[in-house]
Amino acid sequence: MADSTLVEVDNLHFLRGERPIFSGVDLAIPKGRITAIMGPSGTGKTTLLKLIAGQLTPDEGRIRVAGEDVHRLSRQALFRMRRRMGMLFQSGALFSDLSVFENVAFPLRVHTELPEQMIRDVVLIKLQAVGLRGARHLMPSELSGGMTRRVALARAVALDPDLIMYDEPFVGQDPISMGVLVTLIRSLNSAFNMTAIIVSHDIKETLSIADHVYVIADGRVMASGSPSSLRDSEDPRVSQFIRGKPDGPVPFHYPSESFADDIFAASETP
Ligand SMILES: Nc1ncnc2c1ncn2[C@@H]1O[C@H](COP(=O)(O)OP(=O)(O)OP(=O)(O)O)[C@@H](O)[C@H]1O
Repeated sequence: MADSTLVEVDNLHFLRGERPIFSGVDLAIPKGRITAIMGPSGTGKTTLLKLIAGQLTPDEGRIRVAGEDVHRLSRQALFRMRRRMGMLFQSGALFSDLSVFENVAFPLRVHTELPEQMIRDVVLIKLQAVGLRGARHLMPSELSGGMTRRVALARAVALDPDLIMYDEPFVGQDPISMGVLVTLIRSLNSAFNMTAIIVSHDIKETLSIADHVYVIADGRVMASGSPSSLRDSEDPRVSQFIRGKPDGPVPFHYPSESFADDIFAASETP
């Protein structure tokens, strides 16, 4: 594995029941850069992040983070590795009964023995970075959607992770909040020299911040390269995706029997 690679996914196979989600995926996520994982809905992007974080186990293949095989670590070593990973999941809500300050302090209190004064300093630095130092006494119910996402971002970077994984960071945001988040993700990356993986449907925003993009479809890497090389790609599957056309070589429909057969069988089965 090259020194400049933080996460290496090698021949990944993963099934959900009988259904293959990944059938031989190879990825190399470079250190200190922003890598986007894109692809049609249901293609397995969130699943991939969970595999990298060791929450799911591959059926075949290997995932290494900083040279260590994630799925061969002891529980304790995996726990230590997770401390070095920040995750911002779309569903990752704030703790509603804790203030903004305490939400960001939470991982520091759980994972470190830092004295109170130092916790305060770290929390204020992270809140300053997301522009919400002045909002530290507010409760989550007093925040807008965009502010909530920014507090979650400050919490995700509280422990200065080497790797941060964003799952759909822009979903449900208005254009201004989206712009703020795009700028923040970029600036956090350079300020704290983190490696980032972004999973997103928001093509324009994601291409504007990613250094490298992987497009995954049908269980494999369909294309990879810089945002500009993908924008210029003549591969019809890539251009279908990048231009946001709903149907094309990559089907809109989840695999199923023919619609006609299904309709005529409607009275027999659900
Ligand atoms: N817990 C689960 N049990 C069984 N199947 C699951 C489970 N979670 C996800 N799947 C299936 O795995 C596939 C990949 O899901 P995943 O959420 O990773 O896709 P995604 O690319 O992130 O989708 P989207 O872009 O729509 O969020 C989907 O077909 C989904 O139905």
